[in-house]
This record gives sequence, structure tokens and C-alpha cells, in this order.
Amino acid sequence: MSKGVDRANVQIENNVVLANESGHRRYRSVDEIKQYLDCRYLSPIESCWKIFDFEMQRQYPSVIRLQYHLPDHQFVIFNDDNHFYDVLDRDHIHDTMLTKWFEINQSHVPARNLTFVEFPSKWTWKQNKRQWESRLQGRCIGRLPYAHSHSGEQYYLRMLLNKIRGAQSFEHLRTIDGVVHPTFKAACAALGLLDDDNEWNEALAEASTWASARKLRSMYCTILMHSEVTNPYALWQRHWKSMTDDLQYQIKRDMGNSQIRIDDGELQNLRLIELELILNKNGRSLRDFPPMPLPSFENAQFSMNRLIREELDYDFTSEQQLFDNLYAGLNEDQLKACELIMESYTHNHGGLFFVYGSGGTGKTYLWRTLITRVRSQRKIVLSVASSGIAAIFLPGGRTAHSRFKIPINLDESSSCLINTNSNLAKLIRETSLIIWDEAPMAHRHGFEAVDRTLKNILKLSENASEDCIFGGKLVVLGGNFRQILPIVSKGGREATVSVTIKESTIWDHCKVLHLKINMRVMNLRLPKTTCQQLMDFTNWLLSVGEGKVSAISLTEFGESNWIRMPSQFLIKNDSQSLMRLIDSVYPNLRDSYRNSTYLKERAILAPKNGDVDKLNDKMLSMLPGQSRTYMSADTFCNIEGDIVENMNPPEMLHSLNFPGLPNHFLELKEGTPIILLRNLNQSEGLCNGTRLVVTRMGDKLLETEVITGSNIGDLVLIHRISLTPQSTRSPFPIKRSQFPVKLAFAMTINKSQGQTLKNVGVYLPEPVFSHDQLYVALSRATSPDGLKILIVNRDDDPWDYIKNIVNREIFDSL
Ligand SMILES: Nc1ncnc2c1ncn2[C@@H]1O[C@H](COP(=O)(O)OP(=O)(O)OP(=O)(O)O)[C@@H](O)[C@H]1O
Repeated sequence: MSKGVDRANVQIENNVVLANESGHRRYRSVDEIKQYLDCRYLSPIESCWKIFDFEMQRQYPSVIRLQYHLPDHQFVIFNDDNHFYDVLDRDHIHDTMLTKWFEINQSHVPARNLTFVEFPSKWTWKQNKRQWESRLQGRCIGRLPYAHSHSGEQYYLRMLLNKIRGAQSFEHLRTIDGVVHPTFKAACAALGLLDDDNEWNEALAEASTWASARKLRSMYCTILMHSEVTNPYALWQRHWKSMTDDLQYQIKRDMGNSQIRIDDGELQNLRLIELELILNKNGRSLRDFPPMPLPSFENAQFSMNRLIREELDYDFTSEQQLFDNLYAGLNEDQLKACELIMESYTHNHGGLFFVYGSGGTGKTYLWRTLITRVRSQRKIVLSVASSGIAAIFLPGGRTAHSRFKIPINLDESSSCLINTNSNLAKLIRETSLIIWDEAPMAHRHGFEAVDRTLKNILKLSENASEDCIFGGKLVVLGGNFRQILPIVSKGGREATVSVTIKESTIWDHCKVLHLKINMRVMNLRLPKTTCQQLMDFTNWLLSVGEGKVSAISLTEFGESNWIRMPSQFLIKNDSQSLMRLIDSVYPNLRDSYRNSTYLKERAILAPKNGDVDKLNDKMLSMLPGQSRTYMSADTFCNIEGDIVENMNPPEMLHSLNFPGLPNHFLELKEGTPIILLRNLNQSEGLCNGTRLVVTRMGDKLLETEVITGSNIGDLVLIHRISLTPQSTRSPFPIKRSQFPVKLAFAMTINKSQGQTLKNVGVYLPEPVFSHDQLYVALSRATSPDGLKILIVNRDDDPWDYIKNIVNREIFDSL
């Protein structure tokens, strides 16, 4: 088959050719076969193929359709005139591929490693003997004919046959973790393959035996926010007591009266208030989850807009003290930037600033100074960041998307989903300063949407007009263009640059302020020579990030973007090199992996998810202890007809992997590091990118310890949530119910952005593919001693050269 050579000859004509003298019409005779042959065009490729007599088609490997059935529902074929008892007396009438599979598993131990679908790879079906025999040659794959989800137990039996290895009977198929379930459906549910409200019941019931009432409340809120609970009220009614059992005691203690009793209605109301506050912190409300009751906020302190109250809920004196300390320590660049921004703030001039500085130049320090200044004066500052991991380092930080309700799918006319009469709009009107960190990572349409929305919300304010940028608010953006820019699917270099803030008209209003002094190195107070080494390393990293390190081309017409890596960082590529990389980043893994400090300081980075998954699996297998595999429940988001469902059975959905989505099989062991894939609860530091260590594995939940961000050491409960792929590459909408985590011994370079690590291994089985990925990977390391790189180049390419993609135009006019 070759592209572009098929052709069609289309002609529209009257089928009446002519009328003869007697007036009779004559019709053109149409020979469709001849027309087809005339039209058939043999391409040169196909002609040659035929001349050489090559095979035109073949099927490899062969495929066998595996019959399966419910107990005693074997298919029997008979003629109308066959006698019923004769049919029943036939030899092997009960034997089918499925029952014989059970029998083989009873007698052959090695066969038990295979699922029914995998079975034909090692065994062949002899139809005449109705028996499986060991396969001697050839390759074959099994397929289970599709069962519609409405076909009941048949559907669930089919799901189990795709998962369970070595079953010896139907009962064995229904036995999960030693429990015999009454139906195949119940067995599927126990394996986590189904998704319904019962899952949340079980997760909360399990959590109530491990965790405090406070943790349960927080977990209930994340369930509401991230899962599609059909009846949240029923869930609340079932579990509110375990979420409230600390309250009687708390009130008795606070009031110093052990006799006091509070009725259930009041207890529920007090806890609903708390749930509402947790949800508010995450931009949601109980109102979003009908039929949940709304608490009554009769108390005077609740009468103010709760969003505003939360932003004013600071101790002004300690904010002032903090400000004084921070301000006194500002370096020259920071002081200049701080003064300029403060001038605008003091005179209420509004305006837009961009604080540009590479990693360690004290941007976060400057944000803290500005934030404490504004808060100490009882004013409101909103601090946001483009990524969750950056947001948790900002005091009171949120992601820009959640704070401003920026739509996920953006275009040039998008606006934020904020109603002008909402509490959020009121909060924005009251805000004196907005800080937006890691701005280069965000799509320019996001800034434009916020600009449009703020203009709309603020158009009636006294000193604003629709012409003022961001409606006249003072906005400070910050970040470093030496980092991964917004991702444009299948977009090239120009497309990537064109979606950054620099290409927006907003940039014309921006005053750029530079921070150049690397405070991270200065702060280490190292001996002079070590300090110099560190400065050299940092400067070298900056040159890599700006594309200033001399580069060559490896092909005649290729771009000159291959740079030589200093040998001190390199691990020579040979058959043992991957193990050496693992050992250098994770020395004494088996003895040390239970130490969370050890894990928090290190990671291996690779450009693609596939390589990261392989590394993680390898490292998991190196650890002692029993692993546990959690399977996801996968469904279509919107079933709009049977066609899609008929074509795509569940195991096909299970086999799909998407970036940013956990895989169907999630294998974990106690003590393994994992990374969160969603912003679960930003106020508790649970963001996309937060790393955790698994401390306990339940049936429906995981207990984990936070090892990054602002809440290090906290124990948090992670449950399954509903996830949909964020990339547009998914051919149809699917929903996956799974723990929103992945193993994190290794992670993708993009995911590592914002993390700081002592020991970094960079694994490059293929070159990096986007702007400054190499810089981001290398600069995760805090010192040259903590960096190791394994490059796997093609045999004829030099082993120590590495591709460095930098879109230099992004640095123009900065
Ligand atoms: N003026 C200062 N005085 C003392 N320490 C400072 C000062 N500025 C920054 N630091 C310290 O230097 C280190 C790096 O600063 P900071 O985290 O603010 O940099 P950054 O630009 O935000 O880095 P990154 O982009 O990597 O997050 C921190 O430990 C910070 O406390």
C-alpha cells in the first residue's frame, strides 16, 4: 500500500444516449465490471510487487477465538431431529476451551502463570480431541469475543478471564484475596475494576479504622472534588459520625464543661461548615454537590465573604515582623524591584511587572517580602503560580487555573469562569496585588483570559477602565524563560514560542525587572574554592539554558545543537551502565529506601514516559517485600451509542496509557516513592508533582508521607479518583478510576520542573525534544557532585554529545 496513488474517476452523465427516429429512447449500457477494471490503477510499487511474485497478504500471528460461558451454559449444536438425551449423552459434551483450561491448571503448575487470553501462546487447542496440548511451535494469540456491558455476568466473567491467572474453576475465578465472591461482578468490584459509589463507602469505612476524623473530612472533600459521586448526601449520612467523632470532645475541652451535650443536628452543621471551608480553599462549595445540605453560618464571623475572610486571616503583627526581617535582607536587585513594585502599590497605580531571574536568584524571597508587606497592612494579595508544585512554595499560593477559574481548553477569546456577582469577583475587586510565579510556563491565552475577565469585573471600580491592563490591578509576573514552555501538541519551535506571554500584546505593557545575583550559592557559606566550583557549575548551566555552549551538528544538514558534556558527569554506555546510573543515584537502595530523607533527595530523569515506567518497574523489582497491584476501572465518559462500546472492549481501554494519567496496573510496595498526578488539595500541599512515600497499602486507599513542598512529613490518605486524559491525543473520551499517582524513583523531565534534588541521574535513551528540557534536567541538581548522565547515542555518533534544544528568540529583548 502506498500513500497517494489510489485514484477515482468520477463522471456524471445522462444515461439516455439518444432517441431514434421512431422516438424510442436508447439507454447507454453500463458495464460496471469493465468500468472498475478501466479505473483500476496499478502503482509502480504494486506492479513491481506483483512481478516479483511477493505475497500480497498474510496474517501473523494466527488468532484464536476463545469460547467462554457461564457455568453450565456451554454451547451445544444439534439438529432438529436429534433426540434430547442422545445430545446429552454425547462424549465431551461438557468440555469447552474454558473448562479444559481449568483442568489443565489443576494438573500443570507452570500453566498457572497464564490468563485464559494468554493461554494459546503456550498451548494449542485440538478441536477433534477437545483438549489443550502443549504448544511445540508457532505463535498464536487468543481473543475473547466481546460481551456487551448489558449482558450481565457474562460481561464480568470476560473481564476476569482477562486478568486472573491459573483459575481452576468458576469458583476460583470469583475468589479474590481468599474471599469467594457470590458473583463475577462482585469479584470484579473487589479487584477495583468497577466504579460506583460503593467504592467511596468502602474507602471511607477503611479510612475510619486508620485515620483521624480531620483526615476523613479532608478525604471526603477530595472525593467530592475529584470523583463523580452519584449521591454525596447518602455518603455523608453514612459516614458523618466518623468524620465528627472528635467534635464532642473538642467542644467539652474548649468550654471546660464535660457535661455539655450537643445534638446531632448542631454537630452536623459544625462539620458541614468545616467541609465548606475546605472546599472554599480549593475554589469549590457544598453548593456544587447537590443534594448536600448547606451549613447555616449564623455566627457573625461568617457573615463576610468567606474568600475575603480567608485572605485576611493573618496575624498582622507577625506579618509586619516577617516583612521587616525579609526587607532588611534584600540584595541590591531585589531591593530595586521591591521599591518599584511598592511604589505602584502605595499609589494605587496598578501596572504590570515581570521579575526575570534564573533559579536561586531570590524570586520566591522577593514574593514573600511583597506578600508580607501587603498582608501586614490588612490588604489582600493573591499569590498564584502556573504549576501546582510552584504554588505550594508561595504563602497561601494556588494554581492560577484554580484561583482564576481559567478554562482548560483555551482560545484567543476565552474568559475565566467567574460571575461578576460572585464571591470570587468581590475578592478580586478587594485585591491590591496579584503575584503570578512561573509565568513563562503558562499559555498566553491564559493571561489574556484573566486580563479580559479582570477588565470586565473591575470596569465599575473607581480608578479602573477597560483600557487598563488587568483592569487596573497591580500584577507581578515572575519566572525564567530557561524552562519548559507551554506545550503545543505537534507544534514546532515557532508554535511553542508563539504561545508564550512574550508573544501576547500584554507583554507590551510589561516592565521587566532583573534579578541576577545567585543567592542560593551565596547562602551556602562554603569555602572559597567550593563556592567558586559551584558558581562555575551554575554559570555553565545558565549557558546551556541560553544555548551559549558551543554546539555542533551531527548530520550534514542538521542543526548545530549537539553539545559536549564534561566527562565528570558521564556514565559510559555499556551493558551495565543503567545499573551504574541507578547505583550512583540510589546507593544502597535496599538498605536505605525506607528512609524518606534519602528518597526525597534523589531521582532519575528521562524525557519520555515509556522509559520512566521501565526504570521504575526495574527499581521496584529490586526492593524486598510483597508488592500489591491496584487495577483501574476504565469507562467511556459519554457513551453516545453502542458502536463505540462494541468496538472497544474494556481490556482495550486498560491497555491505553496517556501522559499525566496513571496506568491501568499500578504496582506498589511499602516504602516506595510516588508522585501525585493531580492537584488534589492545594491548601494541604497536595499538588500535581508533590512526591510522597507509601507507608501503608489498604484495599481502597493508600497512606502516604509527604516528602516535597510545604507539608513535608504529613501523613495523607490517597484514594482513587476519576481521571480523564488531559491530552487531545485520546481518540475518544475515557474516564479512569485509579489512585492519581505513579512510581517516582524516576520521573519525566517535564514533571521534575520545580523540584530541587541533591542526586540527579539523567537518562537519555533518546535526545530531549523540547526547549530547555536539558537545562531543566541538569539544573535540578544543586551541585556538580550530584549529577550523573547516561547518554545512549546511535553507534556512529560520539558518545559524549547531547542534544540541547533552545529557542533563542525567547530571550530577545529581555
Ligand atoms: N536576600 C536574600 N537574603 C538571604 N537569603 C536569600 C535572599 N534571597 C534569596 N535567598 C535564599 O536563597 C535561596 C534561593 O532563593 P529563592 O528560592 O527565593 O530563589 P528562586 O529564584 O525562587 O529559585 P527557583 O526559581 O529555583 O525557585 C533560598 O534559600 C532563599 O531563602
